[in-house]
Amino acid sequence: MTMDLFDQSLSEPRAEPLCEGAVVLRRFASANDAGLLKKIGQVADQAPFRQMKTPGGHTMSVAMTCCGDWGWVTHARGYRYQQQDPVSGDRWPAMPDLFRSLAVEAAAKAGYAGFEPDSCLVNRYSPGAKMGLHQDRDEEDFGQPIVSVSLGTPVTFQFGGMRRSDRPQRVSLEHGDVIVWGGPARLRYHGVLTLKASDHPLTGAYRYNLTFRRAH
Ligand SMILES: O=C(O)CCC(=O)C(=O)O
Ligand SMILES: [Fe+2]
Repeated sequence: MTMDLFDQSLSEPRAEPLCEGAVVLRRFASANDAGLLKKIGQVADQAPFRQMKTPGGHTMSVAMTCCGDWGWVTHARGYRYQQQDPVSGDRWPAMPDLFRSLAVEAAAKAGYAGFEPDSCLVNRYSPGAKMGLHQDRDEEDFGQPIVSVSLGTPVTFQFGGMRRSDRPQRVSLEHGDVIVWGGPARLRYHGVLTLKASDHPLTGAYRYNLTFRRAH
């Protein structure tokens, strides 16, 4: 009996504010985890994961692919959204309904009703991969929030301030956790510390992240 209650408190969604405009929705994506991972596999069948090169010539440690109308890519002079996968020349795979509804519901839960993502970046981290502090600022309208879903092995997320030098908060993210940031928090610096080796029953050593944005 006690154990049941305890289990429920761990698996039920719970909102934890980070700052004005930003919230962690614990386990928000858990109920659909297997379906989401299956869709990630289908997206990657059409548009395989690749490690892109930054404008500075570094190969990113995170492998990426995209779905939706617009995909986020790096190129010689910077970053941009484009409708074609540069590897195949084809349009990105359509955004699965399951992805879209999760993003829309998470945004609404965080106070951003009416969010309509047109882009989903799929990040795949293997042990040793990380993402340095950065702002998401390649989108047209900073009035639209960002919805970021974690699946698989746990990681430490850094949620910083408006300046790169602002000391970031450290947030442990686990399978099913969703962060939403927008409004006054839309341009906050954020990143992910180096993924440690661990094993998840559904993803093995990998951590996946889905980042939903309105690009145009
Ligand atoms: O993997 C994450 O949790 C963050 C990803 C991110 O910030 C991005 O893709 O812009
Ligand atoms: Fe980001």
